[in-house]
Amino acid sequence: MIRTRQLTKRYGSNAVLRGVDLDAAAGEFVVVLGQSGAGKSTLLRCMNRLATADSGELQIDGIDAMQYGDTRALRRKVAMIFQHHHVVPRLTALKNVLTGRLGSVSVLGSCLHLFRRQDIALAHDCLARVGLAHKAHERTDALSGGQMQRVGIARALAQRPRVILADEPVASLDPHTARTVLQYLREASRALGITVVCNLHQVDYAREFGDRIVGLAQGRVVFDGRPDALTAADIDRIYLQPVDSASTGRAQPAAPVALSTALGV
Ligand SMILES: Nc1ncnc2c1ncn2[C@@H]1O[C@H](COP(=O)(O)OP(=O)(O)OP(=O)(O)O)[C@@H](O)[C@H]1O
Repeated sequence: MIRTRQLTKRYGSNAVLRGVDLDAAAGEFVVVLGQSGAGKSTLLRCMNRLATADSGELQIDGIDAMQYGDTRALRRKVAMIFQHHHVVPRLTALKNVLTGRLGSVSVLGSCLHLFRRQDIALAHDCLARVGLAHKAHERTDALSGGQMQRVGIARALAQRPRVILADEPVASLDPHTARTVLQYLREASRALGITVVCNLHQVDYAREFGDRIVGLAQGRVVFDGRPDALTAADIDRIYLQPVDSASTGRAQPAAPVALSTALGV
């Protein structure tokens, strides 16, 4: 469903992705772990062509995304979820979810916010999948942070994507709420066969929710395997590589204590 081979991306002299190989199957929930600056967001941005990789292979649901000129069609297959729930506060949860259908309605229809009956039914279904059927007609600014993020997931699902790219979707949520959000996302991905690539900082969430974990350090894959195969040494390899000042322009000293020890993992 997603296949990258030797994907590279530079920003000036900063080599951000240095030959990334990643595979994600239909319905698989792949967590990308890595320290700040490892290139996680850049990888997702290359996958939906918000950024253009410099070289390598990038296949998304059978499309050669490196060669693909029509990003609109690609983005219909690929939905994004961001750290800060990009919902429109004054709209109801239902209307926010319906904006996920804007790509499939006519320009006039989208201007007038005219949606087909089947789109409205789909939006209700997506809200039900994230446990928010009862909030459909509430304004999103009356919802909690976790509920807003679930509206964001429902909106992504309403796009009927083949792939969801989630960039630190629970970074601003408390642990209980974060787990609830990840649970809904994983259940939807399994039920609907959607490939999810999810950037996370938290090793324990990665272990709990990932079908697979990909560890990224300085733009290279340093771990790729099942959560139960992730060892303390792997965690140190992911988090303790000193950031190469020649490639990033900023030096970062190695932490004095092994991160796996500090985290107790
Ligand atoms: N548009 C851009 N222009 C120039 N440099 C960029 C751009 N986007 C990212 N970078 C650089 O690429 C590197 C990787 O950034 P990226 O956001 O992909 O890391 P990350 O692993 O997602 O980090 P974080 O966990 O902090 O979000 C950083 O050095 C960053 O400064």
